[in-house]
Amino acid sequence: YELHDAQIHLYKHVYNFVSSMALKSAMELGIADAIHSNGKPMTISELVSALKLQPSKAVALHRFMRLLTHNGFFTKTSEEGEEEAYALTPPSKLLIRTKPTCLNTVVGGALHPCLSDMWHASKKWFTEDDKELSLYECASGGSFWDFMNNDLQVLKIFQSAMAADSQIFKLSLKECRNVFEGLDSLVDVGGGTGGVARLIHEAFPHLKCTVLDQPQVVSGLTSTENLSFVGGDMFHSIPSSDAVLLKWVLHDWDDEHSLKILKNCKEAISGKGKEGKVIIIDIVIDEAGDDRELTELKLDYDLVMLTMFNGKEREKKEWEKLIYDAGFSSYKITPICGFKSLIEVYP
Ligand SMILES: OCc1ccc2c(c1)OC[C@]1(O)c3cc4c(cc3O[C@H]21)OCO4
Repeated sequence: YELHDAQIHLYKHVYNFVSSMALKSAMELGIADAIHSNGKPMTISELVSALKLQPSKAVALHRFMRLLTHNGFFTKTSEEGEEEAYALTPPSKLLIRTKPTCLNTVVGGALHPCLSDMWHASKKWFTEDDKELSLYECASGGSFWDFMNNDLQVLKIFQSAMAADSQIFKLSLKECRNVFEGLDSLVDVGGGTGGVARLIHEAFPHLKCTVLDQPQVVSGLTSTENLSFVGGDMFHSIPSSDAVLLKWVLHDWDDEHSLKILKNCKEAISGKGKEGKVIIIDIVIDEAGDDRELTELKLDYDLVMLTMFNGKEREKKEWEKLIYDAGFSSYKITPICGFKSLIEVYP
C-alpha cells in the first residue's frame, strides 16, 4: 500500500543515524579485532568476555550484532545444535586495528560529536546567513581547519583518517603505476603528514617527492633526501616540479578557490612543457553509471564537503569545466579506490 511504503521509507531515513552509530560502537568496542584474533567465529558470550563487557549487556550486544549483521558487517554461522556465532565480512575487516587497511579513524573521525551539531543549524544557514560561511562555520563560529588547529586530538584523528585512506590508495597505486612512471619530481599539495608521499616514495625511490602543506601541519616532520616537507600556501604558490598531486583537496573548495589552486599547479609544472601533469585524486559523481549505494555515498560526501567547507564533489562535466577554465588542454579519468577517480590533467 503506497502510504505504508512511503512511511517506511521516511522512518528508515530518520533512523539512518542508528546504523552509523551502531557501526561506530562496534569500532570502539573492538568487535572486529576480537573475532579476527580469535581466528574463528565468536558467540555473544565469547564476545562479552573477550571484550570485558558487563555480562548484563549480553542481550544488548546481541541486538547490536543483529542490526550490524543485517547491514552486512557480520555473518552468523549456526552449526547444528551449536550457539550462533559471528564471523567477519569484508566491510568489518576494515575495522581490524592491526591491518594497514584499517579505517577506524575515518569511522571515529567522520562521526565525531563535534561534526553533527552543525546540521541542527541548517535552516538558519539557508535562511539567515550570508553566502560566504559554511554551515559548520555558521554553527561553530570558526572554520573546521581552525578548530583542528586548536584541538590536537581531533587534528590527530583527522590526519590518521587521511593517512588511513592513503593506505587504501596503496592498493590502487599498483593499478596506476604508469601515472607516476617517468617523473623525476612530484609535489603532493595538501599532503598533510605525508601518508601518500611516503607510499609513492616507497614505490618510486628515485622520484623526488615534496609535500606542501600549511606550516603548522609540516612543522616537526623530518625531510629525507627524496621526501621533503615544505610549509607554504597552495593559494599563493606551489614549488616547481614535473607533476603536482591533489588527493582529496579540490573537493574541499568551491570553484573559485579550486581554480586558483589549479592555476598555481599549472604554473608549478610549466618548466616541464608538455611533459608536466597534474594528478587529481577525488570523487567523480556519475549518477547514470554508478549503482545506487555508490551514488548515495558520493552525494553524502558532497553534502559533507558543502556543510563543512563550502566544498563540493563534482560530476565529470564539472571537472572538465574547471580543468579547461584553469587553462589545461586535456585530461583522462581512471576510476580507483572504489569510490574515487584519478584524473590526469595535461597543460
Ligand atoms: O579532503 C579532506 C577531507 C576528506 C575526508 C573528510 C573530510 C575532509 O572532512 C569531513 C570528514 O567527514 C571528516 C571529518 C573528520 C575526520 C575525518 C573525516 O573524513 C571526512 O576526522 C576528524 O574529523
